[in-house]
Amino acid sequence: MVERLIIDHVGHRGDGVSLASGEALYVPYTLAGETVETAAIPGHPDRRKLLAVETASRERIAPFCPHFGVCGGCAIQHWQPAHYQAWKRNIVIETLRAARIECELAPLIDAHGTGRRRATFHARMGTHDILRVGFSAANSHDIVPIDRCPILDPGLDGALEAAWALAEALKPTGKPLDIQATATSNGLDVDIRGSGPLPPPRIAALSRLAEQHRLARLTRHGELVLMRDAPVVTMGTAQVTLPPGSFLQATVQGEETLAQLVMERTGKAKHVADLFCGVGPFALRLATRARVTAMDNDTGSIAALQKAAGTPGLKPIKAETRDLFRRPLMPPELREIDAVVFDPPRQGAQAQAKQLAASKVPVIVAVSCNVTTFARDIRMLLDGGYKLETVVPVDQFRHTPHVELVARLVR
Ligand SMILES: C[S@@+](CC[C@H](N)C(=O)[O-])C[C@H]1O[C@@H](n2cnc3c(N)ncnc32)[C@H](O)[C@@H]1O
Repeated sequence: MVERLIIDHVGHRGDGVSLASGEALYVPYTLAGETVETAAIPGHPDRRKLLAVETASRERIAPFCPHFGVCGGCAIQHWQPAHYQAWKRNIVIETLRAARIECELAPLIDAHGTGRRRATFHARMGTHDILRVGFSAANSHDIVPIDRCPILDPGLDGALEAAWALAEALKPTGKPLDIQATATSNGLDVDIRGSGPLPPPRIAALSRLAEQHRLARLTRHGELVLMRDAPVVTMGTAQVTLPPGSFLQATVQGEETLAQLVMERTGKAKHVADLFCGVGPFALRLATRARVTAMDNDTGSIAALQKAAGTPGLKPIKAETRDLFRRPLMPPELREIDAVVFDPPRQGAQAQAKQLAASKVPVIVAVSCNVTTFARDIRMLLDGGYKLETVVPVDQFRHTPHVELVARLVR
């Protein structure tokens, strides 16, 4: 049955929200003020499938990707950029307000740059034994086969073709695969997950494909299949060889923007702790003027950072593997530190924020990819006596609800 709805506003996940029935109904790819035709989705009483836009918003624009509306990768391509940006900034305002956090919020910085430098393609067998390689459909495990993705960095050119070829070679295993491709200075770095143990001839076939597609490196579950060239990325003045599967900011411009904000906000600090440091995009830049203590629980990332720390001209970087959820840095260990930067995963840094709140560190720079856990951790620091300065939102995941934040707190 077709149900006609009027959209009230766009929600925090990018879906239009209709409130007319007294409860929120979510309709993807719609905008405030639009009248739309929808259909029920079995098993999802609060969601509706968009059938047609009857009265379109004046803010609606044509999406630029042919897969938009089917592929789950982008929630918003149909909204004029200025309105989309105001919506994204407003997500931050509303979430901070709900956590009783008063602060000035800077304008959203667009950091899409030349596009995403990393993508994970999923390969699954569809009906009639037909291979599908692409991204997940919205709110579903179905795979939308993709032949191109216009939000990817040109450095990922050829990645989809390679993913299709690798998936085809592994088709006889019948296993669902995740194929992560990263653009590096020396070409594509590809890691395949999900294939399970493979006989030597099949690994040899993968190796031949890596040659044919001129991949810099091919790994399987992080284990080397073939390396033609080290997959290197430049961070400040350093060259970092990426460990397979390690964290990397989504766009080059996103990394540079976040690093620049971190540099400005740590000011003249002489000894900086970079917590949840990854392979060191902040540490390696901070070390041009400060001593750095860097920590992360990923041994591969720490080893890569230790190697890059030898770059001539950098001040000492002490990089250490440490689980900061279980063993956060304690106030006595923070005594010699002038500024702490922390950039946790989406879960946030509850245990570490609690110890920072009890410390005397004069400057804390909080970087986050999740406004909800950011608000929780900042609340703890404020309750511990820190004062929050301007919060800066950064948009490296254009067309999605994801937003990065950088904030400076002082005592
Ligand atoms: C959002 S990333 C930031 C990395 C780095 N700052 C960057 O910009 O590339 C979060 C980092 O937290 C690390 N991490 C996740 N859980 C952790 C834990 N329990 N203890 C320490 N580090 C952790 C991950 O390995 C990852 O490098």
